[in-house]
This record gives sequence, structure tokens and C-alpha cells, in this order.
Amino acid sequence: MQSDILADTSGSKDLALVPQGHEPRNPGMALDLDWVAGARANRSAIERRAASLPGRRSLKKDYQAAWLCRAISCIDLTTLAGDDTEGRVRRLCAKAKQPVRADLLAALGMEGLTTGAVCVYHDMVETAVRALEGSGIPVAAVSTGFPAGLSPFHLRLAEIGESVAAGAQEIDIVISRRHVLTGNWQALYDEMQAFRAACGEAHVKAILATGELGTLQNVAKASLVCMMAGADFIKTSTGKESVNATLPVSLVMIRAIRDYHERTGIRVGYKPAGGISKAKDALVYLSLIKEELGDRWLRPDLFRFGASSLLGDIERQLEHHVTGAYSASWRHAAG
Ligand SMILES: O=C[C@H](O)COP(=O)(O)O
Repeated sequence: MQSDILADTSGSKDLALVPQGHEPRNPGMALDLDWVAGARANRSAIERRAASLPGRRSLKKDYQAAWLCRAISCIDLTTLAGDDTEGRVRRLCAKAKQPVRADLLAALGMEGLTTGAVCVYHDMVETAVRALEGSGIPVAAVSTGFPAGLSPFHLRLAEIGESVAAGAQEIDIVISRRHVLTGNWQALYDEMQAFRAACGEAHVKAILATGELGTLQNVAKASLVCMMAGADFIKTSTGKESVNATLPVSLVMIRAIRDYHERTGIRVGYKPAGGISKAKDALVYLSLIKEELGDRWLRPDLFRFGASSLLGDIERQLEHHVTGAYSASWRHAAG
């Protein structure tokens, strides 16, 4: 049961205030085409397993509150809109620094809780870096011609460099979907390696845009190739595809991460993104990670939610936990 899965690590209130891990970065490896060719995804088994996840008994009371706080610590609080302004980004950063009302945090014993990162377009990186100064919260930039990733290759590399120079500590790159759709694994590997090199010390999340990859088998293969080329995280979606993060896709990517760890000893992070807006969905993802990968992955250095509106619903649930009353969702707008 989900409640047992999440309850057996800790019900303590400091569950979310865990120190950042010190996981070595993924150095990558040579492209292993045999491994890629052998990657399989059994759609019906995956869909059966995914369908069984949300229906489980939900977590209650202190356990739920603790795991919702853990979820907050793993959010890349995101705004990726054409009408983003400096003011909106500054408000988002204030929310990242204090994601839940102070009195609620105090009642939960969670003072100091922050989101995992703030995620913005390149043009907003400097504003976010300034607004987050001293907080320790990293800024993630979506680069490489996000969301389609079809600008000239040298410009995509230059964009990464500019985002890093502006202070981004994490770069979310988008892969060329056509390399996957045409089975050109060498091209995908070379592209990912170049992106990783351009990131330097900044951690790189590879966005697969799984809704555009055609099959779960392609998702499995693309996950492996990006990890072989040195991705620190693999991420489902830009949030702009017609289908974004789903549980079946997550299972496939998480199992690729598990395989990669078993063969190389390296832990690669996972970021489902797009359309995750409800606290109960966040709990399903956390239990899935715990079951498939184990506790070590339930830390912000190895797990993130890419989400613009999830925090509002979590805050609402936490307010209910503390006060017994629900407030209107508009009271918890993120930006
Ligand atoms: O990477 C993050 C996504 O763009 C956020 O998507 P969302 O607005 O559906 O939460």
C-alpha cells in the first residue's frame, strides 16, 4: 500500500529538511549500441502497473504532511510563459524561498523549507539569481531553443554558455526528437555530449519530450543514450507537448535509471514535468520513486518535479492539515 511505502522511512516532521546529497556527477560512458538495441518496454505490463498506482490508499495526517513537505523540497518552481516579467519572476522566487505561509511552516516545524530550484527562460536568469541571492536555491534555465530545440546547433550551445554566465547552476536542455524518431543514436549521443560539455559545472537535465517520441521503447532507448552521454538528470517533458509527464513514461525512464545504476554505479536524477498540479499526484510519484529506485532518490539532488502550479495545491493541503479548513485555490497563486 502506498501509505506503508511512504510511512516506513519516517513520519518525522523533519523529513523534508534533509541535507543535500553529495552524489558524484554522471561522467557518461562510451555509446553502447548493443545495450540500446536491447532496451525494451512492455507496454501492457507498464500500463497495468501504472494504472494500479493512483488507486492505492492515500497517506493520512502527519505522514501526508511530511511527504508533502518533501515534495516541496523537490519542486523546480517554474514559470515558462511568453509574458513572463521580472516582477513575476521575483514573486516566484519569494515563493521558492518561503513556499508555505510562515505560520503554517512554524506549526509543521518546517521553518527553512524551500523549493529545490526556480526554473525560468534564459532572459529571466539574472533576475532570478538576484532574487534568490543568499538563499542557496539554484536557478535552472531552459536552454537550447526550448521548447522545440530546433534553432541552429551553435546557437543552442551559445545559449547554454550565456545562461551559465548569467548564473544558472542547472540547465534543462531539449533533445532533437528527430534523432530518436529516426533511430540515430550516435547523433543523439553526440548532441547530448556537446550540451553537457557546454554546461561545464552546471548540472544538465535532458528533456526527452516523451510525448513526441512515438513509443515507450523509444523513451527507454533515448533515456539510456542521454545517460551514456553524461546527463545528470533525465526529464520527461517541456510542459509544452500535448502529452507531458505520465506514469507509464515515468516507469520506463525510472527503470532505465535503475539499469544504468546497476551497470555503472552512477545515480542519475529524474524529473517528471508538465501537468503535475495536484498534491495527491505528487504523492503517487514519490511512492513510485521509492518503490522502483529506493530512498536515496527521494532527495532534491536526484529527484525534481517540474511544475508551475503544484505548490499551490500542496500549500492548500498543508493549510487544511494545520487548520482543518480549506482555502480557495486562488489564495495560493505561485507567481
Ligand atoms: O518544466 C516544467 C514545466 O514546464 C511545467 O509545466 P506545468 O506548467 O504544466 O506545471
